[in-house]
Amino acid sequence: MDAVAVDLANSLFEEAQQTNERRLLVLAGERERGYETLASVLESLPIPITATTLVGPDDRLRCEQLPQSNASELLGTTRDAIALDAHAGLRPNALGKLVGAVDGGGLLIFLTPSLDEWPTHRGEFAQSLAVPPYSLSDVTSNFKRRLIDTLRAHRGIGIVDLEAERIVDSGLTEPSPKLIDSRRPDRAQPPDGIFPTAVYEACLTADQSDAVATLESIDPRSASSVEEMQPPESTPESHRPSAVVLEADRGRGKSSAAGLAAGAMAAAGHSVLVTAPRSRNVSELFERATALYEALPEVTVTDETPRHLETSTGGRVQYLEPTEATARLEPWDAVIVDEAAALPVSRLESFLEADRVAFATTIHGYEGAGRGFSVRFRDRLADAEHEVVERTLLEPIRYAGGDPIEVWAFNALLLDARPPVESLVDDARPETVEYRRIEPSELVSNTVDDTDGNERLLREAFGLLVLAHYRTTPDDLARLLDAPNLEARALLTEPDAAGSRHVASVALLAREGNLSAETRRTMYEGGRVRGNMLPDVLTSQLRDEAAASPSGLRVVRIATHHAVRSNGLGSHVLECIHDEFADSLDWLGTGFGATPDLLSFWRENGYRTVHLSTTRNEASGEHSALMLAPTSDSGRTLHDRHAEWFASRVQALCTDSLATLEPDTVREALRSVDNCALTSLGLSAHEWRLLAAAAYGPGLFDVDPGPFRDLIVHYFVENPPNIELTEREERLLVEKGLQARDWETVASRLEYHSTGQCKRALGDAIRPLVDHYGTDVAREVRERFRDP
Ligand SMILES: CC(=O)SCCNC(=O)CCNC(=O)[C@H](O)C(C)(C)COP(=O)(O)OP(=O)(O)OC[C@H]1O[C@@H](n2cnc3c(N)ncnc32)[C@H](O)[C@@H]1OP(=O)(O)O
Ligand SMILES: Nc1ncnc2c1ncn2[C@@H]1O[C@H](COP(=O)(O)OP(=O)(O)OP(=O)(O)O)[C@@H](O)[C@H]1O
Repeated sequence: MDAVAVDLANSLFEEAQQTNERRLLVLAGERERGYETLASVLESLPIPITATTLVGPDDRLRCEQLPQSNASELLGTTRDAIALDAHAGLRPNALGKLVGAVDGGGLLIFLTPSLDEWPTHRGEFAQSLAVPPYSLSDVTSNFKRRLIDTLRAHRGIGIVDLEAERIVDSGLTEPSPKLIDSRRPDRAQPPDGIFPTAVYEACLTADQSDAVATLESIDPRSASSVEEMQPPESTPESHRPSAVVLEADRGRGKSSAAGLAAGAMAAAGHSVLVTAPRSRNVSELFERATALYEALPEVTVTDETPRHLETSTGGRVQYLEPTEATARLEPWDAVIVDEAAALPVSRLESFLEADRVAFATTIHGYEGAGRGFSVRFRDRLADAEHEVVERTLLEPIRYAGGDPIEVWAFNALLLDARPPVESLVDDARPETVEYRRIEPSELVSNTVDDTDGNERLLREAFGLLVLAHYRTTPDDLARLLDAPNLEARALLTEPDAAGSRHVASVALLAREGNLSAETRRTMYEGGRVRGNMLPDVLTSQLRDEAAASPSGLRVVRIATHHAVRSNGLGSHVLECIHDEFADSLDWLGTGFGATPDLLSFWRENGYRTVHLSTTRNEASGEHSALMLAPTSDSGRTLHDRHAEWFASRVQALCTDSLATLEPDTVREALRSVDNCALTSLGLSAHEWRLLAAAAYGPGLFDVDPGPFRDLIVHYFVENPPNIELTEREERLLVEKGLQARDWETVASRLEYHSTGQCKRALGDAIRPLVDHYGTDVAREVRERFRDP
């Protein structure tokens, strides 16, 4: 048998070489047999063992080995062959990461159980989907079944059945001979460019030279030349810091473009800081920078260690890992962040301290994360002072365009899933759409010809989620298809001319709670229980052992097509969800990175704040808000006690872990607390005297902020209609009153001329509150100081 598999591997490899594409060989059958065949295959192929990686649990071959959990190591690297051992389980994210790292002319080899049996094999990933109260037997295999269908259906994928000792599919595409390196581009060197011509000559595609040209804007010479040209009183525009965003699918040469630019800047004597999640991610970047000096005889490399080089012109390129890089941003002339989407938004944001910074990021690919990059970090970039220039690299370099393995991976992992085009949904309104459960087993029932359109619905729904949410990954696709606690609902348009409906809104739902006393105890005592995000936080952090008893439904994600937002569809889907589940569950809930707009969206839909997380979420960079909408008595009891606890602890949080939370988010979060949390204000006569004196007389906030805080929290939670404060006044109440920022900071942020004016403004803002809530004592003080 080995001989047959070896022959096939060699034919696939030859085809890969001829076309500069990749090929995939599946060795399906018993694991030991698979490894034996794999060893023979690798032995026979003219691929150096140093360019081969085995991704699997054991270090069994002589080549580099990584467990699936460390597949991120492969991001940004290029390998001639990668073998994946999927016998003990398959992590969809790992698959996404490793596929993109195989070079054109290279081979991927999968070791799998026999394809007919594979769906019944339950690995680590399947186990992670069995969240209480569900068990492993509730986890379905839709993702794997779909994956197998795609392996069978796509071009360029050879399948060997090791047990039946036969080739199921050769995967050979028999391509017509074509020019492999047709990529010598019409390179675009800008006429007034700063980088030497050699830099542009080193580019392999027009997209890449465009990207390099764009990177000139973070070269210090670019800034100084602009400054020199401007008269001294020139507009601040000319001094604006600059940021470049390079986006591409895997293997389009963005890291290499960054490397060429870094090399060019170092050749001119500048210092360039390079960072990426892992040092290995920047190997191509350094290779390109070093190679450049061969074409620049006037510059030599005087010192070179891994991830560091110095030039005879006094320039240097240095890698630092992200934490160290943000701590040492000062001395560098330019900063380059590679694999940016794999870093948390908060970390990316810190790089905006640098005046000249480039972010290179993958759009699709390993995690669908580049989309998320657009979702959150783009907003931050837009708010930053930097002049932002963006470039997208389309043309592949690592392998030829149309590579069948890229086509397969995009399909199998839905890396290219997109929402429907605008024109297909722009008539969708709450009155015209149909609320529909999206049934995973139906979605994968007809993946190849998709005559029933189910695959299209899956793509549209997933595409909407990817576009709308930070970090929607291939793992999420597998969860959507197989996790027993997850369900999806969508609003579909009326049928179009071809009779197809399209997804206008989608919601991903997780069943939570309803946990046994034993599981609840485990949670309460600090044990790890999967899933159940809301009950878990309420139990383990907020110390409520009964919290996981009622059963609920968390809206994990919701998204409306951008073409039809603000038409009531998001609210409509929530209403339909309520109608469908209210009678059978105790609560509906949600948790998300809190922003004022989102808090108000959920509040409008009947959800109420019960918690704000004390730390910022790694991915979104926001504090998470947890909200509940009770649907039964026990849900109401759960909600009410947590609302009350939140209202009573929020003051302490605001001077502590929420001290830097955006004031508008604090306002909206408090406004979204249910009035049931209001207890009597209970201020003493002395405290009312103090408050009224600060509002109407010579009293001072600084003397005793406590009663001010009580009053302010009460005001926001109750939100009485007859008090009309301006936004600026409310921000002042939050920033000074609750978050205890110093007067100078508050005055400057809210643009008061002086701290004195800011202090008087706080007194003024307190007045209507004293008038509304104050007791007789407060009124007496007011009368005493009121202007005649
Ligand atoms: C658990 C979670 O998933 S939280 C994350 C929610 N999802 C996202 O942020 C993805 C991107 N955003 C979206 O897809 C949509 O804006 C949604 C889902 C938030 C709202 O869907 P829509 O169909 O627009 O909702 P709907 O029309 O019923 O209500 C819109 C109201 O929500 C509020 N709103 C909240 N967030 C937004 C936003 N990002 N853009 C616009 N309106 C927003 C506004 O008050 C808006 O009212 P307005 O149009 O009068 O200003
Ligand atoms: N100008 C170039 N000269 C020589 N080789 C290049 C050049 N540009 C890209 N390559 C090669 O093409 C492959 C892909 O390039 P690179 O790693 O820069 O792409 P990428 O878009 O950053 O990929 P990934 O998304 O996987 O990080 C690498 O093997 C790289 O060495």
